[in-house]
Amino acid sequence: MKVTFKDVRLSYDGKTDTLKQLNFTIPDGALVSLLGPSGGGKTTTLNLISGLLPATSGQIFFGDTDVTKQDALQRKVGMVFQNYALYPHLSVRDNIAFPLKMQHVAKAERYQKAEELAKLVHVDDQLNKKPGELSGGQQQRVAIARALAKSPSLLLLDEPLSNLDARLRIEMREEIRRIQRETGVTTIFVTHDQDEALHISDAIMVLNDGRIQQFSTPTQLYDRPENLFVAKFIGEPVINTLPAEKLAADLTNHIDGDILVRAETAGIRSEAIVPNDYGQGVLTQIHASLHQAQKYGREATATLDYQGETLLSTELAGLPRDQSEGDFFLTRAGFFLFDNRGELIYGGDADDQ
Ligand SMILES: Nc1ncnc2c1ncn2[C@@H]1O[C@H](COP(=O)(O)OP(=O)(O)OP(=O)(O)O)[C@@H](O)[C@H]1O
Repeated sequence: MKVTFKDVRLSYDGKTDTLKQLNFTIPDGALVSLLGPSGGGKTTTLNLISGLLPATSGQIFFGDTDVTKQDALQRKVGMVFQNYALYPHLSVRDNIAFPLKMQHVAKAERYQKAEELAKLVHVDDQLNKKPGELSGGQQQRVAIARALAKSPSLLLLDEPLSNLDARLRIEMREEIRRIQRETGVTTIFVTHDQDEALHISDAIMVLNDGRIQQFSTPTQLYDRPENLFVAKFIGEPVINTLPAEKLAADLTNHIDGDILVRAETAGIRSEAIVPNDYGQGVLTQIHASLHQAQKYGREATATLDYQGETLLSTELAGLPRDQSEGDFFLTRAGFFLFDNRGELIYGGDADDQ
């Protein structure tokens, strides 16, 4: 089901806006993550979609239907929370079938549906057990099956993996992706873990301070961050940032003057600082001193001192340690300029330049 927000605003106290004029469309059949720092508005947005929270103003559409005034039941969404909220005294079979029981679906039919869903989420060998006898991952599978029992318009997941250990989180995020593909149900997933969002989503909505910072594919978020917040929020190691004026001399012959005068901050991804000009994709050359090299497992990082700024690179492994001075190169990919409002004005889109 396609979901559209038109100028949706939410105020909890009637004075300040927690969410400010949200406008977006989530395409039918997509898996979309809501990603952002704590307090950014992810859960509030999810609760507006589900109907648990009424919008202060604006309109919400499911497909072409205006559901702004409908409650959660009328919107027929399936929800999964981080604490699973399974009924401890009911078997797995009865937990999955529970929403159908509430709808007075006949026992044989609801058990048949429960068994089908248990197969889909791979707990069909656990049907007679109680939730307390299952692992965290299995409980989360049951919670997903239960949310799917009513053939919901949308599947909404609020930090569903945060109670699981690191290995299980990775396994379960792949499972959510698989289940979503197999059912085709439009799925909206809240997380503060960018790795999780980047791995499973068709699109990611980055929310901060009640505003959509960017809503695009994972690749675009990384390769073309629309503002400085997204550039800094997405990517590990964190992007290097420095005042653009420090680079002015090294950029003048390579970037239009009218862009350079507006540029306030430069963002340079750690893989965009390379030791050689292989001819392809190099933007400019910089003179810097290499003053440290570190190796953590497979990751090798080096830091450069450039105009009093420390720049981290992941591409300088193998160079002699503490090579005092040298020339290094910045690639076009992974180099960005932002204006004084933090908006992207250069980089990420080779066609524009
Ligand atoms: N019921 C409420 N009443 C008043 N303010 C609230 C309520 N729920 C959330 N808020 C505030 O709204 C803002 C957004 O909260 P929200 O829970 O949507 O953020 P979030 O991105 O989901 O954060 P987290 O990752 O910590 O869950 C926060 O400043 C929060 O304090």
